[in-house]
Amino acid sequence: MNISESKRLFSEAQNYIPGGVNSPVRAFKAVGGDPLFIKRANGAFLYDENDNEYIEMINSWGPMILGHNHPLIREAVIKAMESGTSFGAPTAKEVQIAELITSMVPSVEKVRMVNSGTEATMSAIRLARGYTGRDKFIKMEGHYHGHGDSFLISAGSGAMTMGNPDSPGVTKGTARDTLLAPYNDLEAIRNLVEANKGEIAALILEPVPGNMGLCIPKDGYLEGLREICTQEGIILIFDEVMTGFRLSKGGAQELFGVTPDMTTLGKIIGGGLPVGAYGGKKEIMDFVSPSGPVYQAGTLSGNPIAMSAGMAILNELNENSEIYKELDEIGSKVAEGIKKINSDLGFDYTVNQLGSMYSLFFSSKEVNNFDDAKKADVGLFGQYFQAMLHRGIYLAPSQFESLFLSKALSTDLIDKILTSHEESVKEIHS
Ligand SMILES: Cc1ncc(COP(=O)(O)O)c(C=O)c1O
Ligand SMILES: NCC(=O)CCC(=O)O
Repeated sequence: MNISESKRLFSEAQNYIPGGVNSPVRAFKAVGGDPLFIKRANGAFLYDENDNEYIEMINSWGPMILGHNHPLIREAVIKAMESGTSFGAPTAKEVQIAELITSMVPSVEKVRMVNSGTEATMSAIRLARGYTGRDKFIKMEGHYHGHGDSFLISAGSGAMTMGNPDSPGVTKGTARDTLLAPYNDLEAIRNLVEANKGEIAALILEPVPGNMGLCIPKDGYLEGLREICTQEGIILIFDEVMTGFRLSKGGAQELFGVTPDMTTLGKIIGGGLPVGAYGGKKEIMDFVSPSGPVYQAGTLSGNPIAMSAGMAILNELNENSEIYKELDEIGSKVAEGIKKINSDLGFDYTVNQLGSMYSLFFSSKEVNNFDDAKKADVGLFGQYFQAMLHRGIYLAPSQFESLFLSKALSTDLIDKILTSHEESVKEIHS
């Protein structure tokens, strides 16, 4: 495979951009080799600067659920561009998208648009603190909520991949108010709540975490969290930046039938443009400025181009109810195929899958939380990643990520993924 252009660009990039990338997860630090520089993408495929073609398994870390360069989104963006790119004043599109989001996501009665998932979670925690008058909040070990200071403690995703789950630069004072708990363990939450009675503003979690590799909530876990939070006056926040509009049109909360007080959204909501949002109960959301005292703002928030892309993708997901059935089938075919190949070859690696998200852990133990995930063999993952890449399959370059499949994956492409998987597993064990 000739990747000379990517190599040249990466070498040049390192002179001007820290580590040569604008987000750490894009570097291939944990898997070796140089990151690919992407020139274009279409449907199920990415093309690098040397015109090599790859089947997409990350899809821009989630947003491209319909596949790349989808005509509905492309046309909406082009049309919006003709009327100007930003006004810094209210628009009809913001009203339309807010109405649509509140109709799709069960917990969201009012919503504020921001520019990223990070902004959404930072704003949600500030609001929960302002609303309750309490300072502390509970975060799960290995969950990732963007790069806000108070979340970079036992953080998953790139923070973990790069070996910095507790980032320098976060003050001790900030870290003190972030209480940590293991995922999937209700007893740990009860103990934490008891030890900090009346002091906890919020409990935030990825209801189906993808940032330590994909884990699935145990039966009754989300319901249990809901009960504890209601009893203790703690605001339950589902961070659905990954799972929102992906696991169902109403996200994990709709799939599991558990309604949080607040929800944070990102990724799919912008159809590939930079958008995030936070929303929830009216009385909580009305505590945000200018209707309430908690300040949060944004020059480009609700940007008309981004809102048009968001409307295009959300309308399609809302109106075409077959999409989630198709995505579930795609996810199951890939995950079941991988499990069967592994078992035929005599390997009992763990595969966690839900809908169009999955992770293959190089561990024979069940993976239900951060400690389980850390037992996976990251060296073997790195070899597998490279073997797949050389066969034209583009995976997330870390064991501690979920993969995101798109509707553009045809049966032929799934067969190609599975054949490549079989060859790759054989190769790394030869
Ligand atoms: C669950 C979750 N929350 C928040 C974020 C932060 O979003 P962004 O990268 O858009 O800031 C991410 C991903 O990055 C995420 O997966
Ligand atoms: N799990 C990691 C992400 O989803 C975010 C990608 C990024 O930080 O660039």
